[in-house]
Amino acid sequence: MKRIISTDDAPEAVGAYSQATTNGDLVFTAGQIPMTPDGELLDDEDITTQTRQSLENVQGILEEEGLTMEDVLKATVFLADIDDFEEMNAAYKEYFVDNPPARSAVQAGALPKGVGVEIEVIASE
Ligand SMILES: C=C(N)C(=O)O
Repeated sequence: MKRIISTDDAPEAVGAYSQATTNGDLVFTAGQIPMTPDGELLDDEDITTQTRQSLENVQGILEEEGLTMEDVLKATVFLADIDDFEEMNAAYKEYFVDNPPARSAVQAGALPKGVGVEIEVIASE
């Protein structure tokens, strides 16, 4: 059965989607953009800052379900510009130190709100 996950520790959806969903086993987060939980968009910040905020949002959602970043099975990173890969990767590693999840990283043509990075994950206890 699908259940909607909602938390104040990540920004509200900027469109017609939920912050995350679960079937009671797997947790699927929406793509998290660099927006603070109180709605400040960090689109003008560098990719390090944008990546950290996106992952802070992921972390906030997971914590709502009693999960941690160690429970992430798969991550997908969307970059507006693949030339930002190394900078994104360095910040990303701060959040996934040991046994990182599987990951795909791709360049998207453009991202919502003009941000440089968007990150979604699938996690399970
Ligand atoms: C920001 C998003 N995750 C969206 O628009 O789907």
